Amino acid sequence: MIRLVGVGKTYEDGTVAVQELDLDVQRGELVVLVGPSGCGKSTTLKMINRLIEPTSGQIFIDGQDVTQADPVQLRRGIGYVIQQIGLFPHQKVIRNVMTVPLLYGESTATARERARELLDLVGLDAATYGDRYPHQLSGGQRQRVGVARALAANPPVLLMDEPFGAVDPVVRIRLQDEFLKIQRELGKSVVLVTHDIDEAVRMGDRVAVFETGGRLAQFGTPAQLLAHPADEYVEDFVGATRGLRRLTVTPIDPEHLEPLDGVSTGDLGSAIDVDATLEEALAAMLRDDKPLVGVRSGAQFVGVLTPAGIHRQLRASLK
Ligand SMILES: Nc1ncnc2c1ncn2[C@@H]1O[C@H](COP(=O)(O)OP(=O)(O)OP(=O)(O)O)[C@@H](O)[C@H]1O
Repeated sequence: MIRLVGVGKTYEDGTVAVQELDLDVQRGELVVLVGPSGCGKSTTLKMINRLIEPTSGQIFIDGQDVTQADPVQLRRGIGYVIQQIGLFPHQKVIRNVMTVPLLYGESTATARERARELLDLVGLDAATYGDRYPHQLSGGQRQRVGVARALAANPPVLLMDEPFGAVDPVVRIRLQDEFLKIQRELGKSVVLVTHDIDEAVRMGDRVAVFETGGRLAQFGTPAQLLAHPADEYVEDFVGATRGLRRLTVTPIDPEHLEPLDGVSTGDLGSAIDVDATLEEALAAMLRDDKPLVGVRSGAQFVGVLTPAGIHRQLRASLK
């Protein structure tokens, strides 16, 4: 869907922001660019919608070279969400979201209907919030309006620059979860920039770890990065607690569960779903203060997990 081939950007003052970057984003995939401040993440994002022109290389969207595309036409097919969302302060929320459909020549009634649907989609009741002005919303609510507006054109591609940056950690996780749900429903191809490795690992189908100077240090699934950091830099960046993070990204493998036979009912706390992650399994054991946790598929018990079993599953997932 999106392909960067040998893309580089050197600013006029000689700053090398991005070097020789090769990157691809499949249709419906969410790719996260992560790295320390100034490593070239935003520059990369803005080259995709041509807010910044690359100094070398090529960028293709759906096989079309973006440098050959009309920038205005190009940006209409690409939603763009930034941290300072840039809502129009003197327009009501509903009007802010309607801007895009109106731009596309929809009637006011259709645009209003579409804006209502989108606000609902991002979890804002249009009747309650539609008639407010942006300053009458919380940071998290404003962020949602930004996402609704970016989705309004129904673009196949969405670029997001620190979209959840301005909100507190609890709201941030909720927004991340909600966005992942929307993303799965709508199947957009998304490139998301963050400096937060936890956000990267939670959200990315694949994660690109950047190093200062615009070098791509590693590109892979969260599980690959955490289990096999390519070099010391990535190892350091994913952190000493990467073992814990691996629990978050490793799903339960039903093949490696232990049988339920012989387990005393006293040892069994609540059961978790077979679609859960190892982190959720361990969390259930700790919460219930039990040495194991039951795993079910629908109403059916399929086995149990113990801490040793979690360790075995983590090891098996490396293979
Ligand atoms: N217009 C410009 N002229 C010169 N240098 C620039 C310009 N814009 C950005 N840079 C430099 O390019 C490098 C990459 O910047 P970029 O904004 O892409 O980084 P980033 O990884 O998104 O950082 P942050 O997480 O802090 O936003 C930085 O060293 C920055 O100072």
